[in-house]
Amino acid sequence: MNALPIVDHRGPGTTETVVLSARPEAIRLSPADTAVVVIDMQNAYASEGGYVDLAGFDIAGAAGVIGRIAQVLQTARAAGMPVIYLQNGWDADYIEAGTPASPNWHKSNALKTMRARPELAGQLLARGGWDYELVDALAPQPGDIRVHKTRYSAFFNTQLDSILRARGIKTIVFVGIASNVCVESTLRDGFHLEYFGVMLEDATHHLGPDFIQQATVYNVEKFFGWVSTCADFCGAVGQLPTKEA
Ligand SMILES: NC(=O)N/C=C\C(=O)O
Repeated sequence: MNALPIVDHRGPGTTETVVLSARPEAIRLSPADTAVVVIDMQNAYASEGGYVDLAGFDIAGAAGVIGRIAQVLQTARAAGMPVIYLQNGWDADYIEAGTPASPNWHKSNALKTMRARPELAGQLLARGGWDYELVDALAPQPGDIRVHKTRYSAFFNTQLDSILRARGIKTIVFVGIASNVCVESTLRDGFHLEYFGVMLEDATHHLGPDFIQQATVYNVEKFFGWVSTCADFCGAVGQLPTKEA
């Protein structure tokens, strides 16, 4: 019987590796060239009273995702994997959000919600405000990196690519919200920049009907990367020697 295929993209000399069970194939990971990217775990996307809650999306799944991401980050940090947080939003005057000449002005549900409810003006996704802040349970730890972004893809007009390249990162493990918007946009852009993207499906949550999560999982598995789970990630990466903080 043939052994299950394993995607092994590391160069010679990478010593510490583990095999992560994933679909459509298992994938070999090393803390030397793998980072965990946390997409937009801000009050806006994961807390009651935050932007997506106020805009009418169901955020019931966000609480479980926060707990699972916390376990993933603890495991990654112990193994010496960089943890990079993205935060989505704009300056307090919304200059970065764009004018009506930008599709973002028309498509951003945060901007639309504030236009429909002027009492919320200045509150949603504005740097310096509660909505923009990361949820308390996922507060960055010393050594973690924070990157601001103004559009859905974390690679667009940010330092993310150079931060990753400077650390020799080839594989990105994705967690965060929303699977079908900023997670998928970033994973897709990463694919085109030659990064291997792994999405931990139970550490992500979607905006919209449940079928949209399935669609993202299908897209990632079939076209853009690999899909795994928090338990498999923690089980595999947890076997690596613990690094000093
Ligand atoms: N973080 C996200 O996936 N954001 C999705 C929509 C938005 O920011 O309006």
